[in-house]
Amino acid sequence: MNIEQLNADYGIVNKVKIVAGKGGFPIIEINNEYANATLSLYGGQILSFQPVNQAEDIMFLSNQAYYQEGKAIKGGTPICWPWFGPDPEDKGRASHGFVRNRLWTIREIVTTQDGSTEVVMGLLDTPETRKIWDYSFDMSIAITVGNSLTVELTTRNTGDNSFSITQALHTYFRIGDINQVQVLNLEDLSYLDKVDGGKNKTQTGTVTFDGECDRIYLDVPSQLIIDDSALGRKIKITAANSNTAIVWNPGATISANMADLGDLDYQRFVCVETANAANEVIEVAAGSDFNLTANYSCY
Ligand SMILES: O=P(O)(O)OC[C@H]1O[C@H](O)[C@H](O)[C@@H](O)[C@@H]1O
Repeated sequence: MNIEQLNADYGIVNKVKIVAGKGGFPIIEINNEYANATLSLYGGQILSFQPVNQAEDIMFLSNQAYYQEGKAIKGGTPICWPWFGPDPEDKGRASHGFVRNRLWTIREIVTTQDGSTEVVMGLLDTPETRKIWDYSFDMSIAITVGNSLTVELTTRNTGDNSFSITQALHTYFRIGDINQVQVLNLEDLSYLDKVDGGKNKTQTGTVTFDGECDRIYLDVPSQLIIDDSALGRKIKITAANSNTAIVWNPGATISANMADLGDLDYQRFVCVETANAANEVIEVAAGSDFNLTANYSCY
């Protein structure tokens, strides 16, 4: 992709610039009156979002992240699609699907009436994706950078047969200290504990962290809150068309063993993922759309 051409087509003076980022991947840099954000065409992925009144980014991005074809960028909001987690058909295909490691295209960048910036990126099936998953699709992600960040992931089935998907906005939220973080609004809900063989359990009290946590919460409310007392802020996640939420923190051992995470990174992020996962499988009929939406705000 030609960076100069992308700027000529989509740049907005003093607000939106496209630059060559790490690994040569095109990055959209947004600086408006509300926030600063960076988005990657590789993965169609948000990498950072910092409202102007926040001292720290809302997103966590690993310093050791890969910027390499075929690998996912660790941090921000990777998109898990058309499946969340391991290959549902056990065919040895990559975990979390294949769109987080493909180059998306820019479809539109505009300034909205209130001065927010809206970016739409898209991805179509190719002969290569058809070999992995034999359906035709048109994915788009609309990201609105304002006071808050809105993400709308749309799956359009452009083929003649219906298909089913699971998916997640696998967001890494920056926090001050994992030992002082609580996730609110999941109290008394059922979850599948992936650290304990997928057992179905019931949440007692707020979610706190003490070692590895990898859970799929079921029938979740539309609003979840990350209460981060070390940074003295709360992040509010408001979802639409999602009944499952994944809460993931690798803990010390996995963090140290993951090549694209620093040894102590587990202390500085928590993933709270807006998803359709586990038994929440979404059927997308031929010619129809499904919209998964999340809004992130901080107070
Ligand atoms: O390292 P990745 O493939 O990006 O996956 C990171 C994590 O994603 C999700 O939250 C899963 O529930 C975890 O089991 C997984 O370890």
